[in-house]
Amino acid sequence: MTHEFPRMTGSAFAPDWFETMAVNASAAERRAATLTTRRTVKKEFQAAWLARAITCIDLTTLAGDDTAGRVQRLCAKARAPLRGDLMAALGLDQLTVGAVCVYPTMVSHAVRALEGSGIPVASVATGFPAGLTPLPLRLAEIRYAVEQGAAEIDIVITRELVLTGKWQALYDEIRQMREACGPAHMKAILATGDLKTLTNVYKASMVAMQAGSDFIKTSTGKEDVNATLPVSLTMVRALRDFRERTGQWVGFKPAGGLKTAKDAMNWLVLMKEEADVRWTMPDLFRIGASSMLGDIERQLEHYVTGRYSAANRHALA
Ligand SMILES: O=C[C@H](O)COP(=O)(O)O
Repeated sequence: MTHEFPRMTGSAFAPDWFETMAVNASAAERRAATLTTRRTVKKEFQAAWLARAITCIDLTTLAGDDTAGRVQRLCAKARAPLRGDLMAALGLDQLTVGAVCVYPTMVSHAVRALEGSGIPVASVATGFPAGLTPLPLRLAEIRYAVEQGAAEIDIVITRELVLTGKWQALYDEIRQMREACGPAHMKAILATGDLKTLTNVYKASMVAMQAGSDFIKTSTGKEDVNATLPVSLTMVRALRDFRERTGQWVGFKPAGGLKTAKDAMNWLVLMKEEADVRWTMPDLFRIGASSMLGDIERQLEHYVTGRYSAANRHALA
């Protein structure tokens, strides 16, 4: 399927938008800590926010032992992420996840399994997760995934270009990846756990947006440190700054290690408080997660019935 919302165009390379930026790491940590302690979403609205979180999940499997069967089961869950009785009790008649995210050779299985559902298939590409295959191969991999039917491509950036401050080269590389995506939307994974400083995270975010990324994404899920709130706060500030300069709404995708309903709420609060409520909708916000849906379902069951069910009653997603 293709998206009805437009692709971002980015801007010319403009190093003056980020060169002098220095992020104060302890201030970012303090601000991130207040987001999780101040209750900004009232209890009675939490079920609605958790249902919103489901619509923002990029339901993911990125494992070496993925099979067509596993992808088909994941797609069945993507079409019906909540049990029928919970849906009815919550007054919902339709609910699906934001996308299903798989490796390129799994795209065709996911496309077939999701036919008619309107759920886009996202694929990681460009030598995920390290991104250290030659550029022509990385571009060919993007084109392959798009030909297979991926509507969204999650690319990884070359960390060395950030660590050595080669911002123009980073811009040029991401621009080429954007062209290779054709009509597919592009999410740029910064792999923030590899970037050493929040200042680098801010600069890489800005370059990725200038190069025309539709989303910026924190992590592959394979770095030692994946999505954290201070990193996300830094990226969200960059999103806001980019929007002020260009009028473009670039999306945000935290990913890696996010497993609980509490994580979902923390990130939704971050988007609402630091950005805009518009940045809590699936066209601008996704949560990349292979194992969060089960906990959200558990929490919603508790909301509806007052009890927790055993984890073995829930799908492993
Ligand atoms: O892009 C999504 C990530 O790979 C998911 O990471 P996770 O398996 O830690 O949820």
